[in-house]
Amino acid sequence: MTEISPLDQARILSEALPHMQQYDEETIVIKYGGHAMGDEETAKNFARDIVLLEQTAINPVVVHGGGPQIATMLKRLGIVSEFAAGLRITDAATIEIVEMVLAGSVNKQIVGYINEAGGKAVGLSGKDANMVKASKTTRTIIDPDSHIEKAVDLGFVGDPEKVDLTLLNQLIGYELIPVLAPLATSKDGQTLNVNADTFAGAVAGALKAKRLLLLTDVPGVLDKSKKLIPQLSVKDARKLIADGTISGGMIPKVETCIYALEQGVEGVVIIDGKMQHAVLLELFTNTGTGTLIHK
Ligand SMILES: Nc1ncnc2c1ncn2[C@@H]1O[C@H](COP(=O)(O)OP(=O)(O)O)[C@@H](O)[C@H]1O
Ligand SMILES: CC(=O)N[C@@H](CCC(=O)OP(=O)(O)O)C(=O)O
Repeated sequence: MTEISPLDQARILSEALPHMQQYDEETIVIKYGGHAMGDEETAKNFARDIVLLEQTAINPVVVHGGGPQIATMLKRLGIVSEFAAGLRITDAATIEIVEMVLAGSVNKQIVGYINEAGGKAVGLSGKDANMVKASKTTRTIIDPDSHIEKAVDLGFVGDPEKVDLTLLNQLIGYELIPVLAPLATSKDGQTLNVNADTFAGAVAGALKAKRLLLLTDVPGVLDKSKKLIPQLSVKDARKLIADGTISGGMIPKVETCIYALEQGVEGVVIIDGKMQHAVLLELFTNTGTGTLIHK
């Protein structure tokens, strides 16, 4: 690493001041994707960045994924898992593992890293205090053989319907950092697996967050020739989904951005979470690194 002189360090801090003022006392929702978690050093740097936000009077709320971590555990147990429209088809055996991995190992690891960095993280899922109520998801896909639209049963997968902020409001603004696993409860008490991007969008929308950052493993939304699109309007985003340029896990991500904008979140960005200090770069410098989605 190149050495930075003390004066340059002071300049860098000073240049961050207007950004810190812009976000003073504001809530920022950070979705930390399973692919973005990367190695231990990157994960620990992410945790330090979150604590730094809290220290500068910003209220961070972390929503995490864990798709690859769920896949590893399912494989170890010999359970086959399939996706439709970017969502995991979740049967009774799968939901047990999804909850174990998301609310257990992944959530507690992030909480541990944030607390190790001096923060006060509180690990929860959308089931706690009935924070997120969801209804079973229905999706139609184009059958690859017949090319005809067909409905798919995704099993125990939910779309958030209602976010109750009672518990989050007890934490936000009290130096406590909520770390949320994307699980919800249905009306009849069933645990539902929610895509983490969708969950983050619902929480950011309910909180009227200033920013929603979606951290993933690619630089942002890429065009057909795999070049980064720095800014994307809602209209163009919809076109790219329709023509297949945006596919798989990027679909719920972009749909989340559109939903969050409609709900009044001021700025939504998709950034590469594997980049060291991605969160600080995005919030405290003039360098926008990923894709900004706008109306
Ligand atoms: N147009 C696109 N631009 C960027 N990534 C895309 C695009 N279309 C599909 N993807 C895929 O979406 C993935 C990100 O979604 P996902 O795997 O669900 O990430 P995460 O675990 O961070 O939520 C990328 O790794 C990439 O393979
Ligand atoms: C319904 C559905 O697909 N749920 C996701 C939840 C985790 C997730 O979204 O994790 P990433 O953000 O790392 O992709 C899943 O089971 O993989």
